[in-house]
Amino acid sequence: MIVKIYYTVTKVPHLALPTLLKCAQNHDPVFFFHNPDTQQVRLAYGALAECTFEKDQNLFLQLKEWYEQLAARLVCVPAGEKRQEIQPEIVGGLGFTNSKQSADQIWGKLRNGYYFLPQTLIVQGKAGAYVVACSFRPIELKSITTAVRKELQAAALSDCKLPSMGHLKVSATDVAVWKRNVAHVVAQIKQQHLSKVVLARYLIVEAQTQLDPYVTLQRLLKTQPETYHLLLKKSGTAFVSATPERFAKFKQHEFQTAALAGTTARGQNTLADQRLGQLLLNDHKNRQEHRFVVKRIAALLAQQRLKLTIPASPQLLKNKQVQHLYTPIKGTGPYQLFELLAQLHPTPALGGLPKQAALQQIEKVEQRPRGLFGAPLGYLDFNCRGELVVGIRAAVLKENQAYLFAGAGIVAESSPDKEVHETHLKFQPLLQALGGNDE
Ligand SMILES: C=C(O[C@H]1C=CC=C(C(=O)O)[C@@H]1O)C(=O)O
Repeated sequence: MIVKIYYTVTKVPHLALPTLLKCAQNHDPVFFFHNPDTQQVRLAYGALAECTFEKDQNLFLQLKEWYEQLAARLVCVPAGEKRQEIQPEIVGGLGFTNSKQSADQIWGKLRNGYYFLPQTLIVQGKAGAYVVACSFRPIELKSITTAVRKELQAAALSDCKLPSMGHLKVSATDVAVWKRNVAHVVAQIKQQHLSKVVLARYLIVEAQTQLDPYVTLQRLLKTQPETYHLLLKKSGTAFVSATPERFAKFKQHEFQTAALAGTTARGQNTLADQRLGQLLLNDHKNRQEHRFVVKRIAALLAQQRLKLTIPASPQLLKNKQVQHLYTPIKGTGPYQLFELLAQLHPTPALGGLPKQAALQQIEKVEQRPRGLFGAPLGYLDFNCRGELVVGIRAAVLKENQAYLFAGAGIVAESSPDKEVHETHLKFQPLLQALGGNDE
């Protein structure tokens, strides 16, 4: 017998972001997603159903199977009040790669990714704030919504001040070893049929007290206003990201993605900043690194016979510490969502080119599994509308420890010193939000 899942949608008063985060604090699992362009925000908590990616099978296809089974079980209450815009969503993230080992020391149960159908989903945007409550028993929907309203009211009245930051001990994985790895990969690129490999570097941060993902996220909301803000927390492990990179935004007959690759610092003043931006736009190595990504994404979208809109040259996307080469890419027409996502991930902005050879290099050279670093995270409704971002400028927090991740695209012209500097800049958003100063 198929067990039905009932849901109801209720409008609630608009809330400040710190209030929403306060409301999430006593729940598990939790997902938070903020889009800086639309200012739309989602907070989801409590799992009615979970996808834990334990099978040794493509992660996107596992997600698709689970999603399709859920779709067949959803029933709107009251019947006939089905809103097209606001409805249940699945939320979470897929691992960078799949592994038979489903949990590890750093990532806990988030190792291969984790998606859930939330019992409570709050979506707040220009059209207002809504609670989507889900339950196996329609009779419970009213009490879930009432409990959410009460929690939101209590959170609005409580103190949302950020606590001061304690002392942090920051240890980098050996920089000399990482430089040797970059040099090794550059040599491989020159010798083999390999154009680009994105290598990640790690920092370990230790605090004297427990690190709070909600406080970290609130600081990121303040200090990185141009980026997405994301949290996925499950059983004491929290992934936090202030990523500038969209993986995909999609609806029926429209698929938007972007190439983000090629990086330089921000200048100390407007003139210096413009000069650095112009140098980046004209830099051969960075333009090549970027071109690989655009070409590969365009080829994959074209395979699905989508009609493409791609600007001829990249523009600059500026965050607080870095500026990037950025090309928005749009495809229109019918497409197979999960198949396309599976082909796209990881794009050469996080994996490399050719994909399989680059992934083999990454596995050989990097000592730790990437978990959710560089992985797609986001939400998806049951009309195939949703948005996924790439989990970069990110950290995983567990008790008083955090692991920070930063990667850089390595091509034949890369210099180890410059890549160390680039990853150093990419660590700063999370390092500062956690309260650390420098490496
Ligand atoms: C892998 C990361 O950045 C990617 C996104 C933008 C620019 C990149 C670059 O210039 O190498 C990377 O491809 C990271 O921030 O950890």
